[in-house]
Amino acid sequence: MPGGATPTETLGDVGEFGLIQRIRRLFPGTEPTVVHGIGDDVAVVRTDSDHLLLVTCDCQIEGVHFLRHALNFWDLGWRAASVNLSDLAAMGGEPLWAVVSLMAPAELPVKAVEDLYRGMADALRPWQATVVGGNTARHPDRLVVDVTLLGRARPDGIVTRDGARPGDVIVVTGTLGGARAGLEWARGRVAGDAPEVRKQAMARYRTPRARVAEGKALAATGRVRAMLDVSDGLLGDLRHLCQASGVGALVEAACIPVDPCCRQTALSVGADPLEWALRGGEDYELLFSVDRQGGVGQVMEALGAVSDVAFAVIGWIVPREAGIQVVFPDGTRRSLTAEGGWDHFGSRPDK
Ligand SMILES: Nc1ncnc2c1ncn2[C@@H]1O[C@H](COP(=O)(O)OP(=O)(O)O)[C@@H](O)[C@H]1O
Ligand SMILES: Cc1ncc(C[n+]2csc(CCOP(=O)(O)OP(=O)(O)O)c2C)c(N)n1
Ligand SMILES: [Mg+2]
Repeated sequence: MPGGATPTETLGDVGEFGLIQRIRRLFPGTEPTVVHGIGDDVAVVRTDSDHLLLVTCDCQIEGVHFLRHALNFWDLGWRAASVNLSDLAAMGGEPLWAVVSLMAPAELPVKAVEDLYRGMADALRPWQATVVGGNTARHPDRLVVDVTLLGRARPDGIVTRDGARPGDVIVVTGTLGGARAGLEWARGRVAGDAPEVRKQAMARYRTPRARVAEGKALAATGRVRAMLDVSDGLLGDLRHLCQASGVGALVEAACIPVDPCCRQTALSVGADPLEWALRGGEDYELLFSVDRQGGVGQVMEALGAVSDVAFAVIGWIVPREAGIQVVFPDGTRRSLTAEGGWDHFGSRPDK
């Protein structure tokens, strides 16, 4: 292909997001039906309806996203649905239909698959969303669940990643680092006996809660300028938001809502809880920017009307030249412009 990769270039060389850029060049999304193609949490396409159609897919691969001993099949189904619900939430959409591609070894008990689909159904049901189809194939040695989720939004009810402007405040829902703590417990890397901490951390890892009602309510205010969900880690996803919007960010370390179970787990293994909260990933919280002048109070009120989830103002958007920096309580700054979050082919902060 002209202008394409050299024959020796590998996925490891370009990384996950370099690869997505290459694919995006082949599909720039200029067709009249494509409102937002490759590059955001979901694709947005136009139909004859007064709503836009939203489409997204994310998969769960044994050994990459989950360890079979660390969750049950219901959990896995819940997780596979929720990571997709979370992307739809980050766009302000309403979930409607899922199609599921299931790849499994022939030895897998049928009950396991039924439990998996029960978990998926339970995650979709509160939104009256459901599984309408899929595909099934044998996998030689592991379980893979790939979910495609369709949803809808009114044209003025979506929030993309690219609208953040200098001066906006940066807000995150819930707490961070809990899923990373759960992963450490799942891997057997945490010694000692703290059953309550273990339980909470494992729940964050196994059964994330997608912020669907929150995303829709936030988008409906018309005051949220950019939004995405935290799957790759706060810093990784903040970087995605900043790159898409052409801005930088200043984050106050003291304002990061570190999950208590992350704090306790990290300290028990001599790790830095803040590091897990910043780079852990898979918390599936919403990260968004709000015009400082344009009604932070109104946005928070809208959030409070649909949910009792906590939120934290963690910093503000600055011009692109400033990069991404974290400010510590003693005034020192760490530039994180060059540090990323989870990259399937490059850096994996959990090593
Ligand atoms: N293999 C692919 N082919 C086409 N588009 C892709 C591919 N992988 C990712 N994308 C697109 O790139 C963007 C970023 O993907 P990703 O980082 O997986 O997003 P998310 O964290 O929201 O799941 C999305 O718009 C997604 O649809
Ligand atoms: C066994 C195991 N190892 C590592 C992780 C950590 N991990 C795997 S994928 C991932 C990032 C999020 O997954 P991805 O497929 O990139 O979702 P997306 O960003 O596309 O929504 C993280 C933090 C895990 N969940 N399980
Ligand atoms: Mg993805």
